[in-house]
Amino acid sequence: MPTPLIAVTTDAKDLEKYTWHATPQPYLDAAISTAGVLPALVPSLGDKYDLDSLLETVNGVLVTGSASNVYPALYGGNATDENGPYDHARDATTLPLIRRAIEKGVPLLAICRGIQELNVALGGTLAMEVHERDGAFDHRGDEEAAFDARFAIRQSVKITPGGCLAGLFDTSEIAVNSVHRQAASTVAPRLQVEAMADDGTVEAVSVKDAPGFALGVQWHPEYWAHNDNASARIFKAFGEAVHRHANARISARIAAE
Ligand SMILES: N[C@@H](CCC(=O)NCCCC(=O)O)C(=O)O
Repeated sequence: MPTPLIAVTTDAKDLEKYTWHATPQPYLDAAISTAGVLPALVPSLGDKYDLDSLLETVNGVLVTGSASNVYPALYGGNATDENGPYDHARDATTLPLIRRAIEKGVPLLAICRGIQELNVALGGTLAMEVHERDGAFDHRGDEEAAFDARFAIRQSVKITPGGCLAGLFDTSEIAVNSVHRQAASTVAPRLQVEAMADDGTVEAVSVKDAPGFALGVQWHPEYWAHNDNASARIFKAFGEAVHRHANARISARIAAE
């Protein structure tokens, strides 16, 4: 069987007089080397292409992190200069893509901005500047630090017993990194909380009634997937779900012939 293809979301960025659709390399490395899948970057072009055709072609969707924030009007919030930057082209693509992937049972892994998009796509809301809440940890990465320090594993999260994450780990707590300013506020009704930080921040969710693997994490397993067991376990689980989906499709096609 050929290596299954997954869709990887992109940011729309203005650079050298063009709009580019790009994603950071650690997501691609983790997809290839740890999940064992072939990543294909999908442009943030909203309804300019047919998502259902895309989802017939790929066997998984990886929703990446980004420094930009989901546009607040999409969850009933107010945009401010301090809350940006925004990426309307990305929002117009990822939100419908997430909803359709869940409906069609295509495995979904949503990371950082991705878990926030998953929550908003299903009707949840986001809290801005979570580090400003009373008793909150500083979940932001150090902008001045080198990348390994910015993405250092430095925070513990408690895993909800009986959930999807609990099935991946034989421990109730794992250590993760943290590079975000926002987090889920009202959790969408279809989501179940899979992990929380000790300050009450929602750190992972899954889709309760999803026909396939559908997990969001607020941290960045892609960054250390090559040498941290907990990070690798998440990408391996996603990869296994993608392979199962691809095999099931092949079997269904053979049975229909
Ligand atoms: N912008 C949102 C989402 C956070 C996120 O995806 N961070 C990744 C950023 C990677 C980087 O800046 O190097 C938020 O801040 O909550």
